[in-house]
Amino acid sequence: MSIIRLYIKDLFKFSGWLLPLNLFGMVIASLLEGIGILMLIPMISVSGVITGKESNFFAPYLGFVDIFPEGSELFFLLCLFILIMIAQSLLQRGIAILNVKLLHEFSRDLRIKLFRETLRSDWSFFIRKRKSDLINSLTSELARVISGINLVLQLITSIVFTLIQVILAFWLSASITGFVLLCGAVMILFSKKFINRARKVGNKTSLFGQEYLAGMSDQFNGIKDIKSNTLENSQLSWFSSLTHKMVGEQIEYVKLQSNSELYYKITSSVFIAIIIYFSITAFQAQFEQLLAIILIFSRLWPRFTGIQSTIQNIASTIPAFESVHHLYKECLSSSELRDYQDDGIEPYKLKSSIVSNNICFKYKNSGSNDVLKSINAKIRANQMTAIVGSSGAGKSTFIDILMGLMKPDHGELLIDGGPLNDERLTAWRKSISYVPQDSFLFNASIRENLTMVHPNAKEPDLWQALKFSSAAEFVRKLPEGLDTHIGDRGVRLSGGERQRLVLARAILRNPSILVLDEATSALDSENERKIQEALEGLKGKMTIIVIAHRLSTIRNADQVIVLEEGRIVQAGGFHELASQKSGQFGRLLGNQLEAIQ
Ligand SMILES: Nc1ncnc2c1ncn2[C@@H]1O[C@H](COP(=O)(O)OP(=O)(O)OP(=O)(O)O)[C@@H](O)[C@H]1O
Repeated sequence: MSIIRLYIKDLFKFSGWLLPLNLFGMVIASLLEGIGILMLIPMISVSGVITGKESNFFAPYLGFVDIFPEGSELFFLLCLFILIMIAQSLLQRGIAILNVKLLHEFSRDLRIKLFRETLRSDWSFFIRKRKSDLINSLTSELARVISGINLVLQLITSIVFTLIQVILAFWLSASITGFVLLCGAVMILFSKKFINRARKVGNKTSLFGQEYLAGMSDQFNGIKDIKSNTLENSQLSWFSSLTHKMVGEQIEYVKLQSNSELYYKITSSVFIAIIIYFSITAFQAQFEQLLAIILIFSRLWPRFTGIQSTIQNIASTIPAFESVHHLYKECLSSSELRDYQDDGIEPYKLKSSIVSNNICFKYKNSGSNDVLKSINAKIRANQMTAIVGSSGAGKSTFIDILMGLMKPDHGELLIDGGPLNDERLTAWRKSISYVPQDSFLFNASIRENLTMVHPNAKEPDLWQALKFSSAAEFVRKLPEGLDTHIGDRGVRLSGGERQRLVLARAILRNPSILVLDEATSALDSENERKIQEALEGLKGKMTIIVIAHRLSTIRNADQVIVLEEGRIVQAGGFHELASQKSGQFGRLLGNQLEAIQ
C-alpha cells in the first residue's frame, strides 16, 4: 500500500486546497445525513408509535420538538427532514462532481508526466524495452491506476462518512457502537487474506494484459508473413489459449469477490444475532434501544463492508501502480534531456567536422565483445561520407553514436572540436535529418506527413522537396495529389515511393546534416541515379553521411569509411579505395560486380 500512499500524496499536492475543501464538504454532508437519520426518532415519537418523551432512552434527544406549535410537530419535523435531505443531496452532488474533476485532471497530469518522461528517455531505454509493454503501461495500466485513485477517493469519502456516523452513533449509544466497532475490527482482521489474494489476481491481470497487447501487436505487425505462410491457425490457437487463461483470471476475481461478500454477510448476521441476544438478555434492552441498535447497525455495517471491498479492489490495482511507477522511475533515470528545455533551442550548424576519438561501444544487454572498437574517424562538414562494411560490422551503431542517440563507453565525439555533451545535445539533434531503411510514415495525407517536420512549409516548398527526392512525379499522378491518404505506415505506397517520401520530408527540414541509413535500398536504378545527382547538388551546403550496401550509391562520396567487426579497416576516397583490389573495400566492390555479371 506504500505505493498508493505515494500517489495520494501527489494527489494532495496537485489538488492544492480543493481536496481539503472536498473533505470538509464530506464532513458536513455526512453530518447532515446523520442528522436526517436521527430525525427518525422524534418523527416516530411524535407519530405515537412509541411514547418517546416518557422513554428514558430517547428523552434527551427529543427536547427540541417543543419549539414547534402544539399539534403540528409532525408536519414541521417532516418539512425539516426534507430540507436537511435536500441540502445533503446537493452537497453530495457537488462533492461527487468536484471529485471527478479532480480525478480527471490529476489523471491527465499523470498521463502527460509519464508520456513526457518516456519521450525524454534515451535510445538505450527504447532498445531495452518492448514497445508493446510501453503502450500497455501508458494505456491499460495507467487506466487501472486512475481507477485505483478513484477507488481511493471513494475510500476517503467512505471513511469520513463512517467516522461521522460513528461519532453520532456513539452519542446515541456508546456501548452498542463500541460493540459494533469491535465486530468490525474482527471482520477486518479476517479479511486480510482476501486483500492479499486480490493483489495476486491483480498481478495476473497485469501480466495477461501485457502478454495480450504484445501478442496482438506482433501479430498485426507480421500479418503479411502470417497470411502468406498460412500461419492463421497457429496464431489463433495462441490467442485461444491466452484468452482461456484470461477468462480463468476473471472468474477467479469474481469468485474472490463473491467469497468475501459471502463472508461479510454471514459474519454480519452472526454479529447482529449476537448483539440482539446480548442486548435482550444481558443488557435488558427496551424496544427503543433495540430500534437504536438496528438503526446504528444498518447504517454502519454496510459502510464497513463497503470499505472492506473497496480496499480489496484497490489491492487488485496495486500491481498496476507498481508497474507505472517503475516505468516512470526507469524513464527518469534514462532521461537524456532532463534539464534542457527543447523550446527555443536553435539547430546547430556544423562548421568544420565531426571527430570520433577512440570510440568504443558495447550493448549492455549483450554479453559479447565491443561492437565498436577504438573508432578514430573524421567526417568533414559539407562533404559526403559513406560508411560501408558487411552486415553486423557496426555501421548503424556508429551512426547512432554520431547522432548522440547513444553515448560511447570510451572515447568521445567532438563536434567542431568540442565534446558532444548534454547541453549541446538538443541543438545537435535538431541539426540532423535521419532517414532509415524502414522509414516511418503516419496514417495521414502526404501533406500532413511532410508538414509534421516543418509546419510552416508552403506548397512550393513541399513540391521542391518532393522534386529533390524524385517523388514529385508519382505524387502528382495520385488522385488527390498531396492530400492523398497513404494508409497505415504508408501501406498504400510502394517501398520505393515510401523511401522517396521520407527523403523529401528529411530535406524539407533543411538540416545541417543528412544521415541516410540504407535509405535508397528500395529504389530502382533510375530513381537512385536521380537521387545521387540531387545529393551531389547538396555537397558544399550540407554534411551527408550515407550507409549503403549497394556501393554504386556512394560513387560520389568524398570519403569512404570501411568498418569490419567494429573496427575501421580502411578509409579514403571512393576511387582510391576501389583501386586497392586486395583491400576490404575492393573485395566488397568485386563481389557486387560479380553478382551483376
Ligand atoms: N540492440 C542491440 N542489442 C544488442 N546487440 C545489438 C543491438 N543492435 C545491434 N547489435 C549487435 O551489434 C552489432 C552491430 O550491429 P549494427 O546494426 O551496428 O551493424 P550494421 O553494420 O549496421 O549491420 P547491417 O548492415 O546488417 O544493418 C551486431 O553484431 C548486432 O548483433
